Amino acid sequence: MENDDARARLVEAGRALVDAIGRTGVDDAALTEAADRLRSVEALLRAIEHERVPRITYDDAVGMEAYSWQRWNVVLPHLEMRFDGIKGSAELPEGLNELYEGPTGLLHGGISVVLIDALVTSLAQFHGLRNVTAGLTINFRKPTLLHTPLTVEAVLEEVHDRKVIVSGSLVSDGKTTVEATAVLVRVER
Ligand SMILES: CCCCCCCCCCCCCC(=O)SCCNC(=O)CCNC(=O)[C@H](O)C(C)(C)COP(=O)(O)OP(=O)(O)OC[C@H]1O[C@@H](n2cnc3c(N)ncnc32)[C@H](O)[C@@H]1OP(=O)(O)O
Repeated sequence: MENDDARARLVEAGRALVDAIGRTGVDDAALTEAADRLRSVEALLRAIEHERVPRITYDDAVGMEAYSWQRWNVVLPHLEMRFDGIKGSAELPEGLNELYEGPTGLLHGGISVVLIDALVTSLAQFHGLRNVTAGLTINFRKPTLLHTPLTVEAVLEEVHDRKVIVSGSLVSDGKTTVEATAVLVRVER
């Protein structure tokens, strides 16, 4: 990675921009001007491109007690995961905003599931179990509010020959709002 601080500043600005684009109420002239300016920023960035959004691959993350998921991807929430034995967790201290809204004022359930899936699969990977998600059972127990601190939690429950069972949950302001059980299947590559 070239320079983490500089890239982190860019990604933070990008996340703020995506939020501003979603909410803006400026007039058409300003929208057009903004679009033109963004095209020139895009050209600046595309001068040198990676084939993929840089990330620590799951394979590289095996055994790492902290894993930074989607740090450089402005589209998905960034999760700082921590692993401790059979448990994994990640905190989003400010929660998520309206970009991820489903029902009015509430987090979209699919986003909750993405967060849980990311953590459960990474926990298995932390244990060296290279896997894909084969099945996910989800229960949405309570509404998950926007702008409310979130914790994602996972526990490695069972390890079979090819199948790994990991439970996951989303905790919003101290209340469990989503519970999940994942069936992960070990793959060679
Ligand atoms: C804004 C809106 C956003 C919305 C977003 C919504 C988010 C949603 C988030 C989504 C998150 C997405 C996350 C992602 O993107 S991960 C990527 C998505 N997942 C995949 O692409 C996986 C595709 N499937 C496969 O590659 C194969 O089917 C696999 C590898 C899974 C099995 O390969 P294979 O056919 O060779 O396996 P096998 O038959 O020998 O079986 C091996 C063992 O596994 C057990 N087994 C197998 N399958 C299942 C199953 N389904 N439920 C329960 N158990 C199952 C089976 O019983 C056996 O167990 P055992 O008999 O040994 O005990």
